[in-house]
Amino acid sequence: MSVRTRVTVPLRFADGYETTAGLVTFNGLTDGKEHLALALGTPGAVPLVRLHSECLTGDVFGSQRCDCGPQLRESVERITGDGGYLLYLRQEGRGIGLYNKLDTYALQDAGLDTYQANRALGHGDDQRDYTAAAQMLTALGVTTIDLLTNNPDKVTQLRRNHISVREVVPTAVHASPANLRYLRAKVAHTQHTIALPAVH
Ligand SMILES: Nc1nc2c(ncn2[C@@H]2O[C@H](COP(=O)(O)OP(=O)(O)OP(=O)(O)O)[C@@H](O)[C@H]2O)c(=O)[nH]1
Ligand SMILES: [Zn+2]
Repeated sequence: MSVRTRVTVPLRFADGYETTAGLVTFNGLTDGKEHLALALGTPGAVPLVRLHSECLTGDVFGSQRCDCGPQLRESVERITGDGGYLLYLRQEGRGIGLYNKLDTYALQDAGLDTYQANRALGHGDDQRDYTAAAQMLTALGVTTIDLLTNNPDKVTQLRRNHISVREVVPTAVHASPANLRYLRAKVAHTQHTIALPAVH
């Protein structure tokens, strides 16, 4: 695999924050999906990296059912400061796609948690594979990273794919009444390291 194109794009977010991103596309990624890298700031020897899984509802429309939108906004600013890459991975719905995710939302409204709802519809808890993300880093010439995440599976999978993770950096906690149940399920079922307020 290799870098296909790199173009520079000025970004402005809804709250007025501005930065500049190098948008990088790739040839030959293993899953054939159009994953995108954003090069931000001035990467040093060990860049700060975020693997952000696509969430149309949270990233674009500001859905408060999850923490994806605030995590994306936070990541862009932190990576711009440190220098590194945000990999925008086309793995909507933890790999099951948008329509299936919305089907699971309907089941969650009926009382199931996010993982129970996936299973009730015949999906795995989390179907994401980060092989393509490792390929993107390799194509960018990156072998050692600091990883911005609360998800231990991302660390495990990258290491398995020969990316050295020096430090795991947690994101901020973006809890709200609308997403608290979802965040609690992530901590309970997939060992996400999110310091949530205690249950009373
Ligand atoms: N199937 C399903 N996917 C969801 C749901 N809510 C969010 N997602 C997807 O989950 C992905 C984000 O994953 P998260 O579990 O929030 O976070 P993470 O990427 O594992 O971990 P962090 O790196 O710590 O953010 C995106 O692809 C979302 O579309 C849901 O209820 N069901
Ligand atoms: Zn989301």
